[in-house]
Parts: sequence; structure tokens; C-alpha cells
Amino acid sequence: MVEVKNLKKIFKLSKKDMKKEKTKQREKIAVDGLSFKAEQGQIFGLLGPNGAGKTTTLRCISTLIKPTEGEINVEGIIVEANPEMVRKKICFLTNELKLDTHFTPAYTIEYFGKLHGMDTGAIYRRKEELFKRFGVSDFENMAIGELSTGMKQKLSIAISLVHDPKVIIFDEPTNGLDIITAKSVTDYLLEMKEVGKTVIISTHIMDVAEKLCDKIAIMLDGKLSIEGTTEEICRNTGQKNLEEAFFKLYFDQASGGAANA
Ligand SMILES: Nc1ncnc2c1ncn2[C@@H]1O[C@H](COP(=O)(O)OP(=O)(O)OP(=O)(O)O)[C@@H](O)[C@H]1O
Repeated sequence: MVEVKNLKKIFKLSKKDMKKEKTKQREKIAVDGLSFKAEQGQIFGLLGPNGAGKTTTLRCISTLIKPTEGEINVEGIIVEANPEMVRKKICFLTNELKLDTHFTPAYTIEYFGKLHGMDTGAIYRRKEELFKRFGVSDFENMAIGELSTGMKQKLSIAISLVHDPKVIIFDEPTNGLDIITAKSVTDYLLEMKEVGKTVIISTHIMDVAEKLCDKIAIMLDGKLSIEGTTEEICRNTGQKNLEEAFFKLYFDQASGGAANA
């Protein structure tokens, strides 16, 4: 279970950031009073356009950055009070994971397994299972520097899961993957929810959200716009599918009108 209460994250902007954001403001409110609860045995999706605050939210849950305000509870542990305990329970897959190019996939997963305090036998079994599952076995003894972007992505997925975490947090899980690997990832996430894990993903792809998620929170400009199942979101916005509901909420917000969902 992951519960986020009134999460707010304000970034101080450097001159370079201000230029990039085309703003005169010295601060950026990336997440603004966000609350939601992702239950065990459920895939919860944060859906939103670029810059909506999805990655920032996931980074706060994953203990990588500190919230400015609010409280996050992961499996009964308050993130701010006990980040080390939370790290044992979660995995966070992001394309920011930097892997040492000189090492092989086999060595790297062993290294991460040891960091999680696993014994050699457990690491080996997990490596065999995950490498087979995500198609890493064929290149497990090559140098990471020689791998393609997709191969590195598959390896990152396997590494992030080595310690069999209770809470799986994937930022844009299918980004950059071919359709076969994308399917193996989504199938895996569906299996994980069946065995009672809590899965949280971020995506801007409607199809991924609709097919995969039990519950969806649509984020716009750092705020929660609406939360519910696809059916609930469609019903509450009076639209016939998630994409149309999303556009209604987006344009209502852009025009300053209340989404009223
Ligand atoms: N470290 C940072 N310093 C300053 N601003 C930041 C920082 N990280 C994120 N932001 C800003 O916060 C806002 C939300 O960014 P975030 O990456 O959370 O959005 P997102 O919904 O994940 O978008 P995307 O789909 O593009 O990944 C953006 O305007 C971004 O530029």
C-alpha cells in the first residue's frame, strides 16, 4: 500500500532552469497538494502530459527527493521518518538509472543483489528467472557499453526487481521498448498485482493506462484532476473513453474552467 497525502514539491530554479521554463519565477511548484492511495494487488497509474509532476511524485515516494510538504506512507512506514526501511520494500525503475558500461549484466545484477543484502544463491536464482523473463540471458556476459538502449532498458528492469520488492514503481515502464518486450513488462506487472504487490506506474500513453491500470489519477499542472477506474472517469466527465475524458479535463483546465469531475 502506498498513501500520498497533500504532497507538495517546490523546486528552486537556477537561472538556467528559469530560461528553460521560460519563467521569471524563482520557484516551480511541480506537485501541488496531491493525495491518492494505491492498494495492494492493484496497478495504480499516474497519467498526465509532460511536466505534470508524475516523475517528481514517484521520486518523492521512492525517497530520492524530499517533499516540501505532505506525508507519504509505504506499507505502514512513513517515508520521511524512515527512508532506509522504505527502500527495502520498493523498487523504482526510471530511465535515469546509470549503469557502469565496463561491467556485464551478470556482474551488475549480482552487485545490486548484494547491496540489498541477498545471498549468492538467491541472487543467482533471481538472475536466472528475471534474465530469462526479460530476454537478458543472451547478452548477460557482454559489456554494458556494447548494449543497445532497449537491451539496457531490459537489464534495468531486471536489476530493479532483483530483491523481489513489495511495491513496484515504474516510471514510463514501456518507453523505448519494442512491442515484444513492452508486452513482457506489462504481463509481468499484471502477474505482480495478482500475487498481491502494489504497482504504481506513470504514463502519458492512454492505451497503457486503460489496459493496465485498476485505478488512474490524472495529473495536470502538479494537481490531481480526477481519480478513479476508467469507467468512473468516463462517467464523471461524460465521455466515452479515457482519451476523450483526458482531453476534456485538459482543455477545461487550460481554459480556466472547473473540470467539475
Ligand atoms: N530538479 C528539478 N529542478 C527544477 N524543476 C524541476 C526539477 N524536476 C522537475 N522539475 C519541473 O517540475 C515539473 C514537473 O516535472 P516532472 O518530471 O515531475 O513531470 P512529468 O509529469 O514526469 O513529465 P514527463 O512526462 O515529461 O516526464 C516540470 O515543469 C519540470 O521542469
